Amino acid sequence: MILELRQVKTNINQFRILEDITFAVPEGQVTVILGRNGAGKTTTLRSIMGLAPPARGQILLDGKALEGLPPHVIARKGVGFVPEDQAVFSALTVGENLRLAMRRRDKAAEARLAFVLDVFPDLKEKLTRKGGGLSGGQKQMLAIGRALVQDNRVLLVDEPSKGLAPIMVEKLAEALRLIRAQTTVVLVEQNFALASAVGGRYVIIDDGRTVREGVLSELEQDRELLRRYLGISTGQRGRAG
Ligand SMILES: Nc1ncnc2c1ncn2[C@@H]1O[C@H](COP(=O)(O)OP(=O)(O)OP(=O)(O)O)[C@@H](O)[C@H]1O
Repeated sequence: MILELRQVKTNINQFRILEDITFAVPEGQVTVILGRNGAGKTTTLRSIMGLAPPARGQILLDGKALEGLPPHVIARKGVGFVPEDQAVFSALTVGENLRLAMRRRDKAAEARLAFVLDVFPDLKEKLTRKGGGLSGGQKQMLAIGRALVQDNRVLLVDEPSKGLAPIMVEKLAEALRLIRAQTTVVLVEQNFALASAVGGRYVIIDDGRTVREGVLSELEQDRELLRRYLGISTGQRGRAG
């Protein structure tokens, strides 16, 4: 397991947000975190990244403790975080955004940049366009692309499909299928169609606790679980909630 969370508890402003988050992430797959609004999915990613440091519990990358380290150190260890807000530099071009994300300018980094442009042809077409002029979906691609050129071992991606047109969600799914072969991905995603198109394993979070963990293809059969924790009723495979 490349990443493991054991009984993680996290408080924000005196409130206990995460009660007991425990799950393991196998290398080279997409692990999807599912759960209702407010369940604690974003806080889980922020806890891994050190942005919402856990009060108790363990977070292990390759068996070594991450908890207690500051975010920039966790980032340097190869954990990338793509938050929901599609943060890119508006005044810089797509190409500048990507190059700025490189930690080193070597052959390996150039190869990763080439990979990003293969994965996201939309970005390749718009290399000289300003970040601010991109659509929401393209900004999301650029934010993921920036994390990919950094040579991360684990990529934490928070609800990339939110607010995107179906065509962009399809493109994102295609890209994530290519990315997972190179980088382990932990994906928060309420769009079950996208989750099941790319995911290998799932973790369900409810009320700050992990309630289930397993193989995503099996989850589709478990209508009761889908209904109870994700609000998806029988036959419906669209957006949860
Ligand atoms: N800064 C904060 N202060 C107080 N409560 C917070 C803060 N941030 C998050 N929370 C609360 O923590 C809980 C979990 O939030 P979190 O964003 O992790 O949920 P989520 O599963 O990602 O939901 P969503 O899908 O709505 O983003 C929510 O009830 C939220 O209101």
